[in-house]
Amino acid sequence: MDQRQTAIVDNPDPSQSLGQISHLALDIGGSLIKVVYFSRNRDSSVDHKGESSSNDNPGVFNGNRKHTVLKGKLHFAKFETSKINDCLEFISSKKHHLGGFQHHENPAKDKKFIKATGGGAYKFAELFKEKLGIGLDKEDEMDCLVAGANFLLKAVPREVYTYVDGHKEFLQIDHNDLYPYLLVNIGSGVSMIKVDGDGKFERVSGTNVGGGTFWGLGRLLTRCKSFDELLELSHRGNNRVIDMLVGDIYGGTDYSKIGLSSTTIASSFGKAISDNKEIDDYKPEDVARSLLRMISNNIGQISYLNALRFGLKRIFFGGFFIQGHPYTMDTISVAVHFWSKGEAKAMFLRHEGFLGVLGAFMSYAKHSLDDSVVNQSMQSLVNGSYASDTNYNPQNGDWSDNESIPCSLYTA
Ligand SMILES: Nc1ncnc2c1ncn2[C@@H]1O[C@H](COP(=O)(O)OP(=O)(O)O)[C@@H](O)[C@H]1O
Ligand SMILES: CC(C)(COP(=O)(O)O)[C@@H](O)C(=O)NCCC(=O)O
Repeated sequence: MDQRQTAIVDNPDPSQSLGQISHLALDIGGSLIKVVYFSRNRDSSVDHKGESSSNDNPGVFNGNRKHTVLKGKLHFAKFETSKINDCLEFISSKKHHLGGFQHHENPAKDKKFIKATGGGAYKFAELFKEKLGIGLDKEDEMDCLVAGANFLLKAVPREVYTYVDGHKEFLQIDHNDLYPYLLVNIGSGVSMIKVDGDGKFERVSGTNVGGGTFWGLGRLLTRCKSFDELLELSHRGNNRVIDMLVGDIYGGTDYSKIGLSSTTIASSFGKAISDNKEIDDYKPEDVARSLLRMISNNIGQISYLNALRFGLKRIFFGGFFIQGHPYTMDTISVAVHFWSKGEAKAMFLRHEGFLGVLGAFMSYAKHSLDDSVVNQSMQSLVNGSYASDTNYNPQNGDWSDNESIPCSLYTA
């Protein structure tokens, strides 16, 4: 059975075409709530008698257990954490429309629980119970980030890319040569995790100067109303208006003895010391540009230093701060390249912001109500295909907002 054939064409109004939602997971972070849910194709249930293995789904079936294959799609959504009510409404609408998140065949097993990770799984647990009557089954944030990253790296084609000189270059990851690597998740704050295998990791560092800092400071300094507006501003700005460059200090020349060119930033925002200007005298786009550069550069440098600490050559960057934004990725890539003298590589993930929630979703397989078999959702997604998904544009490797992944879940 080729999983490619299971993909359905997305409908612009998903509520009109979704089959029953059987699993939904949340990652409630400091800035954003990420949602992943599985919708089953209307006529998708296939029962299999257990066999030791099958060519199509190697390692999926074992013993004499009977498994049900649920074919469908994974859908992604995000909400601002400050607008959690929108998220509650969204979940409520799905619950209402699709009859709740029940066990697909045995409603008696339904415990009305959703897998959830991130700090908000603790902070908002009561709210979910009160407003939706749903409990949050908490999964550790770091466990989920690593599980989500490993899943994407191993199972999803065209997931990883480098960003060099304005171009994305997609990389094929060799599953046998994946570990160890450094995972840098740039959310509100930044976590740096050394990953040695499935479930084998250590959070080695972090920094409080992250995506929340960029958005928070940027909002105060530019008065812009949305994160996207701030990014758009930074796109148009010129950081040299505010940043103090080596050339500004050295009379226009390089400081070549220590490897610094005249255009290297010597001091972010340093020109503001002597310009005798107030914040309103600077263009918001220039401020946004300097800020983005300062924070991206700093994260790139700390990441490299941690990679150096543990002799890691590969650094994967995730988190919604990146947003596939060219200037952010370019700054991080250049910082890693510069500090490592070309030894280490910055790599990015297409599903950058969904690592944690994918990990939470996969934990249904680990200890789910319906005894799904560990890794089977992952295995099925290994066999999943993007080829027939209309949202995917293979020309540039981008996804539309409405992206979904064709997949199958295996439940016992
Ligand atoms: N629409 C948005 N609203 C707010 N922040 C956004 C948005 N899109 C991207 N971001 C950036 O992403 C960061 C949050 O990333 P995320 O990985 O979701 O972390 P968290 O789990 O802490 O919410 C924000 O701090 C901000 O820098
Ligand atoms: C506390 C967090 C793990 C929460 O995750 P987030 O919501 O930012 O994705 C993260 O913000 C973080 O790692 N902050 C950096 C803290 C530090 O190491 O200094």
